[in-house]
Amino acid sequence: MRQTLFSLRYLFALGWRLDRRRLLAGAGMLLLAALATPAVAVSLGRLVDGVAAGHSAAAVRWAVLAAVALGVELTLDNFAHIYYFELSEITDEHLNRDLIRLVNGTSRLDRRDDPAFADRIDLLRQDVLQMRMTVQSGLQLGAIAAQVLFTTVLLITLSPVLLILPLVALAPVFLGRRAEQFMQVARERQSPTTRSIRHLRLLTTNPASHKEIQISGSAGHFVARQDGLLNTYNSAMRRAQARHASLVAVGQVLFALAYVGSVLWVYGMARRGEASIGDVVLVVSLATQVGAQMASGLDLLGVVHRSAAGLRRFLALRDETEAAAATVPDAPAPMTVGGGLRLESIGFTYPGAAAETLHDIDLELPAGHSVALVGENGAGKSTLIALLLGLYAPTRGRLLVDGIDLSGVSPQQWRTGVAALFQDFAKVELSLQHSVGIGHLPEVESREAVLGAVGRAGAGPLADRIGGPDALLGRAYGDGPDLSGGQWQRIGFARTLMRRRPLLLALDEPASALDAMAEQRLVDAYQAMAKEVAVAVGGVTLFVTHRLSTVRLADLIVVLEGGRIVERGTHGELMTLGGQYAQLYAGQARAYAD
Ligand SMILES: Nc1ncnc2c1ncn2[C@@H]1O[C@H](COP(=O)(O)OP(=O)(O)OP(=O)(O)O)[C@@H](O)[C@H]1O
Repeated sequence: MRQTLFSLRYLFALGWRLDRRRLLAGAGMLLLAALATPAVAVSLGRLVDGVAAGHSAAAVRWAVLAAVALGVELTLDNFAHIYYFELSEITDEHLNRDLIRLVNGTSRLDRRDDPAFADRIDLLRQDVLQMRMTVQSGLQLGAIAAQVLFTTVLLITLSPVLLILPLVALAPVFLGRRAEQFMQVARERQSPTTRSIRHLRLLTTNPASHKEIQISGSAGHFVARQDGLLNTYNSAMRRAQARHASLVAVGQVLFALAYVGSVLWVYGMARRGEASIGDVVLVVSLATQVGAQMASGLDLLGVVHRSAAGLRRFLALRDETEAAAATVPDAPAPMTVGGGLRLESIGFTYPGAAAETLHDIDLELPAGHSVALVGENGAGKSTLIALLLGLYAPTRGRLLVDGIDLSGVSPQQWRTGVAALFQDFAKVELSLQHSVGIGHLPEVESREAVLGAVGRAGAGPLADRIGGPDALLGRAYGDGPDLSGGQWQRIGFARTLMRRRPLLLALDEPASALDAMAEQRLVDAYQAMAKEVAVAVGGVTLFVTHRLSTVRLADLIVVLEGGRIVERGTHGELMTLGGQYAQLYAGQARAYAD
């Protein structure tokens, strides 16, 4: 109960902060409408008494009052809805903004890779929808409480015994709350299943998957998988629903008994001459109203209770994010690399993973060097790059820049000094200007900077063809051209090149979608950039590729296997060594010669 009250207080305070005019108008109208409902019952009772006693004037007066009360109830309820609906919209926007901030609030990716964290976020997205309803439900609940209070006073005035009616009406409320807890626990337990269902829905309705699903004819397979998950979800929720319904039914049966008892009691009073026929009508009307009030109060309390659980999760995430932000190191990042980067006994385990991905990495990356990372799929190349970029913190060992341990340096600041093109680069569907420009926000509006980066990335002819920097890319915002995979990769490369002086430039499989000519241009651009940053800031450049012909010129080649470094050296040294690199290189060279 404390949590529910806290949730109401919190969300009302939020509503007050966001738009007090709408909050007050909605609450005032709802309250008046709520008091008008028992007033209708009183007027009807007195109307019947007037008719029974043959007092036409009194009967007409009460009939008019009943009509006015009914009119007030219906009209104000309707207008109040407009106010609290708009307030809910504003609250929803506010909470969603907060959620985006919280999800992206940590400085590293660790949390976002954790499946348990993904479940929490999934649940929170639904929670926000619930919380938006809380302001509205809380107002309605308040109005119902006032209504019940007014009704109770009217009943007690007739006979204190009738207090039984509102008292027993509390039974469905308390049992309903208990029942809601079952549902809440079931929902939380099922969140991995709902996440999987959502993933499947996204996968099967995403245009990128259509071709593969068509070719493989796997639509039926996905539907069957989804059905399986839905069955699991539905049967768990059905069980919880059955317990929920049984508890609620017990409460409702108790109330039905109290209802019948109250009507019989006032009927007895009327027979003894202690009450009028109008009083019987009044009690029947009030008892019916109490039933309806309790039923809607129960529903509303369910909403408020669910949102209280949601708010608890929301605030827990906020506290964690703030605590994490408070422990984020804030030492300034170096502006240049004098000596180089050094990895000392680095180990790394992904959040939620059972085993370590990188083991005992000891590596020296001298300033100004170009380094190629080579290894089979899953060897750990992208993971190593993510660590160097400060996207993850090593779980063991130290990462030093000119002797400064990066664990003490602000990751955000370090990342402003690096540039990267990821294997799964983003297809940023904005104008070409912004799609490229966001690579270096201070110059996002600069034509010169964007066109320069586009030119260096070898995407000049592409930019001309699609209509220059203002041309929209993709179809998210307009009718822009749908680019090929290689063309998107070139745009991504241009975005990377927006940063002219990175201390670390990392390209992870940057040519995977490029044709041979474009790949050669990319390698040329990379080498030019590597030389430029080496001279300007001592920047280290990293290149990951499976095409070994492009790594020959690297100053250092590092071969990874199973998360460990197995070989390192120049192309010549590794060929002389005759190890894994030499075999791979010879194998690829043979394949090309054939
Ligand atoms: N977010 C993640 N959570 C858990 N494990 C991960 C995650 N990302 C990668 N891994 C695991 O880490 C290992 C190394 O992956 P990584 O992407 O670094 O390899 P890679 O050498 O870049 O491979 P590829 O050549 O295929 O790109 C793999 O076994 C992979 O399954």
